[in-house]
Amino acid sequence: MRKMQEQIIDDLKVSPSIDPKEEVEKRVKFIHDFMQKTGMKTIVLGISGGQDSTLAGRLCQLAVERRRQETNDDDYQFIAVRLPYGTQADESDAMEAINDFIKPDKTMRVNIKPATDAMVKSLEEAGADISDFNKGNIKARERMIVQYAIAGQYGGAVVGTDHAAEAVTGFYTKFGDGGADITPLSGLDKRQGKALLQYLKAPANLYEKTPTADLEDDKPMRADEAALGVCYEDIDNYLEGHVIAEKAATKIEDWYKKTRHKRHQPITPLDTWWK
Ligand SMILES: NC(=O)c1ccc[n+]([C@@H]2O[C@H](COP(=O)([O-])OP(=O)(O)OC[C@H]3O[C@@H](n4cnc5c(N)ncnc54)[C@H](O)[C@@H]3O)[C@@H](O)[C@H]2O)c1
Ligand SMILES: Nc1ncnc2c1ncn2[C@@H]1O[C@H](COP(=O)(O)O)[C@@H](O)[C@H]1O
Ligand SMILES: O=P(O)(O)OP(=O)(O)O
Ligand SMILES: [Mg+2]
Repeated sequence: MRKMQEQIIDDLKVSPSIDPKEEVEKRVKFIHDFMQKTGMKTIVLGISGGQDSTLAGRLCQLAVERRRQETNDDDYQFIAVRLPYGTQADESDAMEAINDFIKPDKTMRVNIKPATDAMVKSLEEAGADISDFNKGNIKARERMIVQYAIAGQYGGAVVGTDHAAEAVTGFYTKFGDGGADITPLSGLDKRQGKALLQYLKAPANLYEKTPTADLEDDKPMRADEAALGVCYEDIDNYLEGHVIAEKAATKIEDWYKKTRHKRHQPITPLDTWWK
């Protein structure tokens, strides 16, 4: 195995193989234990209609139900949040995930378009040109603001859907979808997440669909793999310790180095890792 590959696997704590049943239990227990320890009774997560939030959402709902049952306290709740930017192309997937699989205690919907557009307008009036790509990151941060507003109101926690196949490339918006209190999918790669959804009997179309951040107006539903220049099959194989093509391995390692800052707390004068 490549030396850097070994370091990355160790850093992101990826297992070369998993037992989906055990992983589901471990991660439901993690969310359950977090609520028990902190006393928090509300868990909040944006549901996009993609694989990761479908899985994390179901794990959250199962954990909340377990905690509610053992305490007889009906204040425990999972709030699924729909956060479209105007009209969302795969809205029906999001609603299928919510209604047919996650079955959350509560669903809220906040259209992030007015806030995003108002922010872009104010920035442009201040003389800052905002590219479509940069606007995409503003959308992700607006989603973070909404989830924290809901969590703040209920004294709850915000869930992030980051996992090893995103963490390795830093494929998330810093303090946007990267901003969260707990990340129950950490350490899993993309195909392992899919295996958990299969075990949980999720609708197949929700874990077979093409992963997308869907952040850009100019490139709606753009596949993550197109933006990254490397496919999840290669990323997963790399994270599970397999030999992959040199070009793909170099690409992954370049992303890893470039996005190192995202996997740390803000850099302080006492830090040296970034030098
Ligand atoms: N449709 C899409 O697929 C789409 C659209 C938009 C964004 N994205 C993805 O979302 C992610 C977010 O984009 P991003 O990474 O450009 O934006 P980001 O905001 O997440 O990170 C960039 C910010 O990080 C900080 N930063 C950069 N280098 C640093 C360093 N060396 N040390 C400390 N801080 C540093 C700076 O504040 C910079 O503005 C990317 O992976 C991107 O590809 C995807
Ligand atoms: N349209 C959306 N509605 C609700 N939540 C969303 C939406 N888009 C993204 N999210 C949340 O952000 C994460 C990250 O999404 P990526 O596709 O990985 O960029 C997603 O899991 C949702 O929690
Ligand atoms: O984070 P999600 O739920 O949008 O999943 P994906 O990354 O597969 O789009
Ligand atoms: Mg998505």
